[in-house]
Amino acid sequence: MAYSAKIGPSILSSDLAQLGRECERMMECGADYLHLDVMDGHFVPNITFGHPMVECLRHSIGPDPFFDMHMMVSRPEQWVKPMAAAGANQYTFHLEATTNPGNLIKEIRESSMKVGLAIKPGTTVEELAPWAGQIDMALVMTVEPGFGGQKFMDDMMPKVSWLRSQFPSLDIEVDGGVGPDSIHRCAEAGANMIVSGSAVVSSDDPRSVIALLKNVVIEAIQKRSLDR
Ligand SMILES: O=C(CO)[C@@H](O)[C@H](O)COP(=O)(O)O
Ligand SMILES: [Fe+2]
Repeated sequence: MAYSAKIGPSILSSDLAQLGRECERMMECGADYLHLDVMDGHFVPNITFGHPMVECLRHSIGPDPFFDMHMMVSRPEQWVKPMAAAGANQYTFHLEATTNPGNLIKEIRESSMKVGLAIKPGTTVEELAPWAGQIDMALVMTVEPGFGGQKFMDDMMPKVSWLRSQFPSLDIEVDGGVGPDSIHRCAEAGANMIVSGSAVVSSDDPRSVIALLKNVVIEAIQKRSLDR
């Protein structure tokens, strides 16, 4: 069991005019990494930011925070090199956005980034499975991608449980509507990388929310290792 509990705030719901400061605030409150949502207005009906913003953020907050790029874009191949040059650590692309996942995985690795592979709610986990041995992280979306603040889709949890049973050491991330009310379901199913946007960023006490989320995942990991 090589994986550990990690909490990555999504800064989508934060004050985007203060993005650098917001990222620093999340790291000061105990975040393990930062989940940066890139939307192109084509793959999803919303637009956020691209590699120039990531480059500025990297310069502003220094080399340490791990940037997990959630690439909600129609042509993920196009942004691999620019994102690597901007200082991204992990490139998480959507299976639905490419016809050649194998080649994209290779390009991401050649650019010295970790590889994440995401699936939307309508995509089965069996479609992701052939690539699971070649990636660092699988992202199971728990909302339709495009917007923060949506309701958690509990019916995605069987996908997480199946992935955990088939790939015991894979990093499995959940994203969308995850907070104190839904974290137990995610942790029990086997997710270990937890993206939380509005529940953390909009809280009066983000440090406590991050600690709560992390403790629930740590306990589930410990329980799973005792049950083996
Ligand atoms: O990728 C997405 C949405 O498409 C997410 O990263 C959300 O931005 C997470 O925000 P909450 O649902 O936790 O508010
Ligand atoms: Fe995301």
